Amino acid sequence: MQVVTLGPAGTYSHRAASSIAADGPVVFRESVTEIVAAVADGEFERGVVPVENSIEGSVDESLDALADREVSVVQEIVSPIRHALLAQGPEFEVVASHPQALAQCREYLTEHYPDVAQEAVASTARGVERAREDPSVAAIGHPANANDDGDTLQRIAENIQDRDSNATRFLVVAPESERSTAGGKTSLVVYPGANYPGLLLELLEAFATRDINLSRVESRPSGRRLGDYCFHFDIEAGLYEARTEEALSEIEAVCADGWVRRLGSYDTRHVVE
Ligand SMILES: O=C(O)C(=O)C[C@]1(C(=O)O)C=C[C@@H](O)C=C1
Repeated sequence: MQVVTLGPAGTYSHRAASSIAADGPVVFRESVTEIVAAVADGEFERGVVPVENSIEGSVDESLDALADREVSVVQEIVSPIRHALLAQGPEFEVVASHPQALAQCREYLTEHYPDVAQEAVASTARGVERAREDPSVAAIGHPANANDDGDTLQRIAENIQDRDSNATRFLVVAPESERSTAGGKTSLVVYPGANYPGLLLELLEAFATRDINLSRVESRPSGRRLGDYCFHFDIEAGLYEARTEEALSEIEAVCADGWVRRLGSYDTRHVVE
């Protein structure tokens, strides 16, 4: 099975994608929007995108791509994230990494490198490429991006994330036709198309009255106008359960002028580094 994810090789997404790729190749794109689009357009059977980090929160670009394109979610992958500082030597002027990785190491960088500039790049592995090319640049990424023998890149420091519990949740996206109703969790996107006092409460009550626990709720701008939102819900129940479909029927009635997207039900896979 061909899996597409955020590249180049060596990203955390690459590691997560390898865990589901079996013997198939992992192919790279430069943004999560392109990954979701490639799966929606039938170019790939699976895509792996980061969606949430325990320190920095949502990956907004992934949430927006899931709301915009017709795909399903067939699995989630949870992985610990332990960052290393990689450079050709201990002196450098810039630290380059993905904005999520820079943010996950904010306290470390402020304490140890207050005068070093930070440069946001498309992925941690892109930052590693920069550090390989330029001795004045350091990168933040997975420690395995530096080899042990004879590599110009050195591990200047390891475990530099601001919390030991740092973990990122990735979603495995598939064509919409592969949406499953089986699994212990379900992801939904709801666009109410309305705005009145108690609207969000009505949506939440549909779950609460059926004893369905929410594991995440996020609002994202719909893009239509200021103050107009989509809501992303993750619930601890499968679409195969009667209570889930009952809750969704109630929500669909509340959202008569909007829409409700069932991204699908799935189970969790834990990947150890
Ligand atoms: O740049 C990478 O290595 C990625 O896979 C992206 C990403 C993210 O977007 O959250 C994935 C895991 C880490 O949280 C840091 C960066």
